[in-house]
Amino acid sequence: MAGGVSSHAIEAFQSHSYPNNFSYQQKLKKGLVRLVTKDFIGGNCLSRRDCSVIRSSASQTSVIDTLYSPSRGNTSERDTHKKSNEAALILIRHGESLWNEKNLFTGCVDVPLSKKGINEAIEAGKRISSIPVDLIFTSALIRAQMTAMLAMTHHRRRKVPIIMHNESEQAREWSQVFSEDTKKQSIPVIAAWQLNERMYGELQGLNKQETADRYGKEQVHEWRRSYDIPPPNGESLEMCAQRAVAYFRDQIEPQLLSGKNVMISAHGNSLRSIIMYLDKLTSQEVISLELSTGIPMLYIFKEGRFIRRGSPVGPAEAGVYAYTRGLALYKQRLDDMFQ
Ligand SMILES: O=C(O)[C@H](O)COP(=O)(O)O
Repeated sequence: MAGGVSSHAIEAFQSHSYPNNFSYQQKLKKGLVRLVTKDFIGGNCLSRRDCSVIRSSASQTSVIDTLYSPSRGNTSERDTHKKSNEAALILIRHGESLWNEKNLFTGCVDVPLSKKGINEAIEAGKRISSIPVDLIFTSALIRAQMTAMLAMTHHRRRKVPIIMHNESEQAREWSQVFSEDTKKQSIPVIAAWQLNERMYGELQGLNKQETADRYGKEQVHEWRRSYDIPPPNGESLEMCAQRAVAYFRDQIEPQLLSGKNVMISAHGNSLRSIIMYLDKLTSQEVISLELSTGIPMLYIFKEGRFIRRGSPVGPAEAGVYAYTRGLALYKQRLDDMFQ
């Protein structure tokens, strides 16, 4: 099923061509689309009643459009943090996955978090709970998405992260939100395959220790940490950077430039490639860059530059970040809002 919508539902929509500006309601009335009943969209059955109450109109925009556009809230809503034309960037490698737990090469295999990984994601949420987040980018893999959603359950602003479904016109239309207030209390989550973990080729599913025993420790370290040497039929870090850093520069950096505070939940290597870009590391320096699971890193984007503001080096340092004045003001407002 494409995008979680049954082929029947897609067929029902695609069997007619109708003017794009017709709302879903108008399409229903004109019989341009059959009622989609007992079909599942994103796992929720869209009942006949739900269909009949959908009132899409030209004036309504999807969550992503409204939430993307500058806040129309009053001054108290407008984030003090944005006035200082800096933006916070949080990077977080997903919590431990079930294959990390088994010490298997994972790459683009889509495995969930382990119990420990779930706790790491929640702990990460506590560490970033007073740092502003307006937009979340994840990879297309569940371990990164679980990490983002679990972390946000502990964010003090209590906004609701909503995964955007833009895979088709129907997905966009059927996932619209029809309340301005609700939209203001939401955070768009964009899943992008470009942020996926590097594809580990023929190592995926192999045990890391057994692989080192078979091919030698040095060879496996070279595959895992070098910049331009790929694993057998897999991606080198350089190849991973070509998609991950390109996506960061094309899709994420403009959001930071517009003052949006962003969190990226991704993977050990896709984030290593992004940090290499942010910290201007050489292909030699990046070899020693290792990221722990579930430990958030904080950058401030200001005047076109990324300044790393620290991250806890270990569980002992709970959330030790060098707050900027803007971040401190945001935290103060949270203290005032939620005594
Ligand atoms: O894909 C994997 O196996 C892990 O996410 C990262 O693996 P690595 O630490 O060997 O790069």
